[in-house]
Amino acid sequence: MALHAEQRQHIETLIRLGEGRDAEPFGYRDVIQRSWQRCLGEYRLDPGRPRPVRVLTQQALRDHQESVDELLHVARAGVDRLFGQVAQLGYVLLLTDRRGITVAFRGHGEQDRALRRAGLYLGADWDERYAGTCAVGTCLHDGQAITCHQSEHFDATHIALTCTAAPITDPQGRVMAVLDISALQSPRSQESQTFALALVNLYARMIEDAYFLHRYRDCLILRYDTAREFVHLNGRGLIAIEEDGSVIAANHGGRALIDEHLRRWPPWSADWRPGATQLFDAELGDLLGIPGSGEDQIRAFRARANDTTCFVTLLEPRGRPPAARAAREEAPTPVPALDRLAADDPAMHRVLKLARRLRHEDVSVLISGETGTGKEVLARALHDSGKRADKPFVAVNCAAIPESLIESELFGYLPGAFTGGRAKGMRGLIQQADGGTLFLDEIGDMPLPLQTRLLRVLAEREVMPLGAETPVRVDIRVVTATHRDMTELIAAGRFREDLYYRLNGAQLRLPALRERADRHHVIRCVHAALQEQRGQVWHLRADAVSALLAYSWPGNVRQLKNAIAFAMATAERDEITLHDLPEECQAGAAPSLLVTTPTPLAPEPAASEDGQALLELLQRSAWNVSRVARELGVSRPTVYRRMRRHGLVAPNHQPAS
Ligand SMILES: Nc1ncnc2c1ncn2[C@@H]1O[C@H](COP(=O)(O)OP(=O)(O)OP(=O)(O)O)[C@@H](O)[C@H]1O
Repeated sequence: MALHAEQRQHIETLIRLGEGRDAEPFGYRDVIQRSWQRCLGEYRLDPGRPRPVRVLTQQALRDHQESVDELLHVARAGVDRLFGQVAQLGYVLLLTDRRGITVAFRGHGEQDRALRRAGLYLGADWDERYAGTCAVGTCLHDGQAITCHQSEHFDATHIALTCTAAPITDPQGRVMAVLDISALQSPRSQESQTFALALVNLYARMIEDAYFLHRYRDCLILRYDTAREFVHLNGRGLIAIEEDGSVIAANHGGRALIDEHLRRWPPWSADWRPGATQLFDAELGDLLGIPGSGEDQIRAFRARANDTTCFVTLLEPRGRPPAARAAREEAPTPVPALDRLAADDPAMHRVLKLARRLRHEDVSVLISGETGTGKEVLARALHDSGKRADKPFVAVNCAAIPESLIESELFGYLPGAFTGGRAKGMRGLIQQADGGTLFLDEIGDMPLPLQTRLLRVLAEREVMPLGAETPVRVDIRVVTATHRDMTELIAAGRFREDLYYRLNGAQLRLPALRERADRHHVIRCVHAALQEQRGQVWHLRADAVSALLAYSWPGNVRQLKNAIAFAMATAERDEITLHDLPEECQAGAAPSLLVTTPTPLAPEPAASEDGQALLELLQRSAWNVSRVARELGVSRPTVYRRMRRHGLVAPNHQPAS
């Protein structure tokens, strides 16, 4: 075989390497140099004697194909689709088995002879031991995707080729095949193949997952992703499980999750493996109860390994009476008042699950959470969904009532019980809640003497109004809320421990808005509630939603509500854009080039009472219109126009009466 200059130079480089005259040939990647060293030292390949790729006989090829029959069947669609994407660019496609034998091939008929000469053909053996450094062989050796570009090939016969290969692993993580695309000609630089590498990797993963789904079609499979939108399409992780939640097998993503879990929680015994309930920090019933039809068939859980929210769907085996269905039948009946408070947040899911169980019970509930997280909203939903729903819900903010009045407000008083009281006396709030729910907000602020009296009410179910001599029986359910650390208050002697335990029959801990995975749902609810309240529709444009999702909300749902109310008050049209939001919420917004649709001009809405938020901003800035304009990101004339629309006049500009 006549060699051209480039081939001779290539051979010379390898001979120098083999003889130790050039330990590190310049410009070659480590992964390639390691393979060259194997070819020279371990396989004893002679660079001076280039040879074409070995092609198997028809019979031997058939034997290899039969051994991967199942994979070939599953991979066909992926192979055809990838070839469809790269054929126009001059690539051919090879699928090899774990020995490096080409068991499937897609090429171009008109190049048949050239391809055959280059070894790009059905039955070709691309094992590194025989063919030297090449994409398939080196990928098989390293178990990693790789591009072998032109002179990176060991054998001088192949130095015109560019080949990119990715491993396809079986559910145990062993390489079972290699997917490769190769071209006879290509640009000089190896970087020209970066996109090929990404594409081959993507299709290798897809084939691997298709094989996994086929192989475990008779098992329950959990499919998950960190993006809700991708779970059904191309969920990153697949985990086949037994009906008791133990893991049978996992794909690439699933194995990474298991490994991460084991790293974070090293087991006592070497062969212990986490089950699905440990991986997703969930109860088996919740996993098996993921809805199979209706809704969107997805539920959110928090992966214990990395504390991220995963969206999980359950694939049930065909033709077998599934355990999942039985679990689903036991699934709790919907409770709209509670269900609407959350969508896809695992912490909220847990809170609402407990609330659902407790809603008809008389057990005292303590709701904790940062200010504005919706503690009162939850208390009311608990009441509205329970057996006391048609009885009163009386809310008392212990921090808002002056200490001197709280006793009489709560316990009531008889006529003439104290000076300054009403002549007819007053039924206290505890009595007003009779039959229903008494909600004590900011319970940590209740004065100590009153804590003792409240304890007595709870113990004896009786209330003694001021000035009365006989107690009055009351039937109340007590729900309390606090944003404080109650154990600290107890330690400081500011809260009675015995009362705390009586109030804390069960605790519901609300997560902060910034921690919630279902912020989008909360934004939608708050927006809908405000529209309903105002009887007007405002469209929330995508750039505004994106900013609302990105902001950290130190004031939680209350701050979110204020921000949307502010935007409704200041928006120039019936559409809320990024620039209508309070300035602090605009900072984390996605670049505005995401929003390219021009918005049609709409007529200015009529003046309404929604100037409240603008008024507050003006007051906060001491009626400095320039500062307000800066904060809102609009011009001064715009602020004046909005002020006129809402009838707002600065105090020093009031018309003389
Ligand atoms: N799911 C929701 N949908 C609509 N609005 C909500 C929701 N949750 C809370 N809000 C609104 O957010 C505000 C704060 O809620 P809430 O008063 O229940 O919070 P909180 O935790 O009790 O606050 P604090 O600790 O200050 O007492 C209220 O205006 C409430 O209407």
